[in-house]
Amino acid sequence: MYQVKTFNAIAKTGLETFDDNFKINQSETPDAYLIRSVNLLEEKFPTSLKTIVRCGVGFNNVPLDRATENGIAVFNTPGSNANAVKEIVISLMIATARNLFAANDYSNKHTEADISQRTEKDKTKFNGTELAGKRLAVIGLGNVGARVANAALALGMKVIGYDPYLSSNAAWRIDNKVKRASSIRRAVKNADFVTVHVPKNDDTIGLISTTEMTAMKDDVVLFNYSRIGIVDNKAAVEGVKSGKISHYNTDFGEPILADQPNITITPHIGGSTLEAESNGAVQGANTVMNYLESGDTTNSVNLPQMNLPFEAQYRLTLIHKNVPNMVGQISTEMANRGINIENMSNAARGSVAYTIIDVNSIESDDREDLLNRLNSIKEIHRVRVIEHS
Ligand SMILES: NC(=O)C1=CN([C@@H]2O[C@H](COP(=O)(O)OP(=O)(O)OC[C@H]3O[C@@H](n4cnc5c(N)ncnc54)[C@H](O)[C@@H]3O)[C@@H](O)[C@H]2O)C=CC1
Ligand SMILES: O=C(O)C(=O)COP(=O)(O)O
Repeated sequence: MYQVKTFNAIAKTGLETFDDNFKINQSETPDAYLIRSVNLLEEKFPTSLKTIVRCGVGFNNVPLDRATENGIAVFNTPGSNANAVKEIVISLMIATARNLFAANDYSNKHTEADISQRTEKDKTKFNGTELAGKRLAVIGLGNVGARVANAALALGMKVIGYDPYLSSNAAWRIDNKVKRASSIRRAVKNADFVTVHVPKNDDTIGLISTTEMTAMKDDVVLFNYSRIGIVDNKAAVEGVKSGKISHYNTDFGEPILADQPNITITPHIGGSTLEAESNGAVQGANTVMNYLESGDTTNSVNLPQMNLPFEAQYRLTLIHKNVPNMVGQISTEMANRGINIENMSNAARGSVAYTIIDVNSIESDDREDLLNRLNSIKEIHRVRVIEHS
């Protein structure tokens, strides 16, 4: 039986997805972590741990290189919460354009019985604008960005996008009326609204800072529903104070942003809907089961993605360095023990490689001996033998 350890609230629908071969507990020797935003950057991983599955998208809370060196496959659940983020961003675009938060504050402050005369006079302070006809720049056109771009078009906006790494599959999801910008500066130049939907990594920290804000037109409305640090908050506060930015909406608070006019902060709830949490948890549970029971690495964020039909009796999976002669060494060790390979596949992703070998018979003595030998090869991070159920 496999042990699955959780750290955050994982939707019941996901926990119920596991079959009897999996036990959810706080075991000291888990086979899998099923997580959301828990920070694992300093976590010491138990040797039993074979996979970390992030229910959700951003995996900047997982030390990928260390996980790989420990032979741990890391996954996310792409797209599971994209609609939720789209809806919160669109709702805040409308709320900002119509001054809804300020209007609500006003109405809560003035609660005298005969309010109608006062509101009829004061309501002009909350005059808004409409989204139709306005320009939106979307930086990052993956699962969230594409949905935001398409929804904005449907609301009558003009949309321009910037994403130099867009996959061809992702490009199919984007309405062809979304214009393509060749740089962030060009994307944001004439935009009334700018929203950023990229992963947090070394290249995207400070992606939107003073230089990019200077390129924006006055009165722009800026969004960061990606991660803290992708928009430089210090620059954003200055932008709001100077009037360059008419409103800054973010899902990631920090002291510098608190209690400031024209800054709206939500507590990282972009993906917090029943539907998104359920999607992520169910997808996450299936990912844990698939990986542990078949070695399938679809949606892995640190290993090459491989999905081979498991038709033999046993499967060896090996996570190893991407260096010459690994496959040669592995198959030689198998041949030395008279083990016949039925099927074999190998793929690399940067400095790491993954090999799957299917065999129909393997004596238990040979199996022990083979595992010991393969585990002693320093370039191999982890070897597993999975028996077909
Ligand atoms: N606030 C919240 O609760 C949530 C936040 N997120 C954040 O939003 C991010 C995006 O989510 P998804 O769209 O689902 O991810 P995704 O992986 O589907 O799309 C990310 C897109 O960003 C693009 N990209 C990467 N680097 C870029 C750069 N330097 N410039 C322009 N584009 C770049 C990629 O090519 C890709 O198309 C996540 O990584 C996560 O950090 C995601 C879900 C919920
Ligand atoms: O999926 C993401 O990247 C998110 O930011 C959602 O985080 P959460 O699962 O709500 O802790």
